Amino acid sequence: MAASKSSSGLTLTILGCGTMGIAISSGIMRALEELKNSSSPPADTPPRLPNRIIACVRREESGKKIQSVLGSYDTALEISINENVRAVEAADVILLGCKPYMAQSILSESGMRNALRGKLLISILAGTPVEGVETAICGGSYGTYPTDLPHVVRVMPNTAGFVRESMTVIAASNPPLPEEWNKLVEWMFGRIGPVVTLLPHLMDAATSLCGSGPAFAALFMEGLADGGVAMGIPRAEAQIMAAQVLKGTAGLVAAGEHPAVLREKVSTPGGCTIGGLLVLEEGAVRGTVAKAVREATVVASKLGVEGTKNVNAPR
Ligand SMILES: NC(=O)C1=CN([C@@H]2O[C@H](COP(=O)(O)OP(=O)(O)OC[C@H]3O[C@@H](n4cnc5c(N)ncnc54)[C@H](OP(=O)(O)O)[C@@H]3O)[C@@H](O)[C@H]2O)C=CC1
Ligand SMILES: O=C(O)[C@@H]1CCC=N1
Repeated sequence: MAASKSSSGLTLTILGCGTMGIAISSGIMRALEELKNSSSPPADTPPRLPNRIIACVRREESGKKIQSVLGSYDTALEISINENVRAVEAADVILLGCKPYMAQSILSESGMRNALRGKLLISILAGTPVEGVETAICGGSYGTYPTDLPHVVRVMPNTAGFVRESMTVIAASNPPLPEEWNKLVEWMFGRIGPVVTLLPHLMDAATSLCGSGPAFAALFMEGLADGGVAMGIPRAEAQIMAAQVLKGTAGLVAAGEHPAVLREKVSTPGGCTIGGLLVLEEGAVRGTVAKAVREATVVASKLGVEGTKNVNAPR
């Protein structure tokens, strides 16, 4: 792997390029291709964009997977196997995309603190506030954290970034990020779906609602499809139908329809929808989903870099 810096565009190093790193990279790479083919770039396009991605992993097979998914894009792609410090040295911007419990050992690798100095570090770690990342870089001595270390920003995207349908929450930075970095973060995540900014204390709730949300929605989708299969619809068609029903409903709500109004519009008096809804209410689906979001928020808050065990143990 080359350790030199690119002269014009930015080098984005992904420290831990698994499910999320691949999803985010693919969205960005596709957006860069669109930009290249467009005559007038949108006004919010930052002056410097990534033109090289370095994907860091531990295992050769993970590198091969990245190459197979991302290798066909125009953006320069390098796979870095167990060479994290060199990959960060070559970077302008770093996306911390490992599991939260891995971050401590990666960020405290010899030479890492120096390699990160002055750069932008975007953390997508669940359960880990900015201060936790800073402490991991400084080996625990947060009190002496020098101002020339990286600018750390916390972001929570989701796996639908792969199809550019993520919902991303950016934690408001205090003090604010330098404008150049702020624009870049909004641009990067804006390429993979809508972005909102929230106060840092809401990031565990954002992790549950947005980060875990696709898994919750997938469970509901399976239920829809199973019901159809139970009544004779072939599995493949039932799955396509369930996915499109959720997508269409999401489109209506995103366009401004209130979910309760939508529900009432579909429920013909004396019709079949109200019959089905009564069964769902009997099963306390709405309260159960809300409680699942609440539970995942509490669990997310325990997933910090120090790697707390048994976070899902009964309380
Ligand atoms: N999964 C999701 O839907 C979401 C996850 N998140 C957050 O995103 C982060 C990533 O999650 P996810 O993508 O699912 O995780 P993955 O397990 O898919 O990816 C983790 C990556 O880290 C790599 N890695 C592990 N150890 C090292 C190391 N020492 N040096 C370099 N690379 C290393 C792994 O490589 P290898 O395979 O070679 O071990 C792997 O590619 C987590 O912090 C999670 O909290 C946030 C929102 C949604
Ligand atoms: O389940 C998890 O811990 C991660 C964080 C959000 C989605 N997946």
